[in-house]
Amino acid sequence: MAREVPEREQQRLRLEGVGRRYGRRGCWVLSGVDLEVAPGALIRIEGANGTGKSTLLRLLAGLDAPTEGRIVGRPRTAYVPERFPAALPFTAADYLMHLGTVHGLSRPAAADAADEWLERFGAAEHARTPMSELSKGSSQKVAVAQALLAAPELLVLDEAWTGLDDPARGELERAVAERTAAGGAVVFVDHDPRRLAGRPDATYALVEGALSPRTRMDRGTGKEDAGADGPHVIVRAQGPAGAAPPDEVTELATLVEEVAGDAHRISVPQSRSDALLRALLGARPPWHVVSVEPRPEPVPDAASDPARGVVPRPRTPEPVETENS
Ligand SMILES: Nc1ncnc2c1ncn2[C@@H]1O[C@H](COP(=O)(O)OP(=O)(O)OP(=O)(O)O)[C@@H](O)[C@H]1O
Repeated sequence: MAREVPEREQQRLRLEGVGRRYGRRGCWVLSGVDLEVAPGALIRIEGANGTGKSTLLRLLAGLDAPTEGRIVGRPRTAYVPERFPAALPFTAADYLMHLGTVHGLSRPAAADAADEWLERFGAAEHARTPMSELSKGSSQKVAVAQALLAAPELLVLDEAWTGLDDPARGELERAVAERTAAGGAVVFVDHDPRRLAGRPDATYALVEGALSPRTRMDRGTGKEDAGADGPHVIVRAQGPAGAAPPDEVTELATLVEEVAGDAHRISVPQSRSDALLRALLGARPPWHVVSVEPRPEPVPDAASDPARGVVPRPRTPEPVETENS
């Protein structure tokens, strides 16, 4: 059964100014990424295709090194890759037992853990099947079992639910909840926005290599993420005739309104405004940013505070002019 992982013994993982590019002249896939993974945290990473999610997860898992910046702390880590190398010369049970010993379990403990996780994922009947003969779904069950069997302090899941049947998907969600309850951290990427909806302690979005906290409405639960009711800014922007704002912009925004002609009024939490401006200015062709100004706070209702004869108007700060305004 899963070992308890007391918080004080665990190493906290921290990425400081991390950048990664492939090849000396390659484009930067990630740049200036700062992230701290606290014990017990459940963290979701989002981003469009090719934005560097798997690259970031490989760095978190310790399987890749940053081109610049540094990674501090290394909890005991297990990883489910996006593509699991299935054609390995072992039976499922032997492979899991081998991995269990690599993760520090004794052989009997590794054998018990292998049996337990194959059972939990509904794959006990395949324990003696050579890995190369497993179906894609059963092979994925082995992929998640190998990551869970030694109760890692940090579990990194790259689309780990893909290919699992419904009961196994539910079991993996339970396993994630058990890990975080026991003080382990879990970082995951999943294409389904409903995956573990409402449960992450933090959600981050990768946009053009930068990682920023995501605080929009959760699409799965309709609940607001932590910072969505924090300070917002209003961005007025104008695009090419008839064009809708780029997808990244609508993803980052909490409200997008077409106001006149090709102009749009976009409300975005302050924490995401840099990413949104980058998305507008980096669009092809780029959007013209007309103004950026703080969203006025709602006016308190005088009726709800009868002691106040006069309702104070919120102070509206001066608009911030941008470079291309
Ligand atoms: N080993 C590699 N060598 C060269 N380029 C790579 C390598 N791995 C990833 N890339 C490139 O880095 C970019 C980001 O890839 P990555 O797989 O991290 O993105 P992703 O967000 O996980 O994509 P997806 O959602 O499609 O899985 C892509 O342009 C990809 O081609």
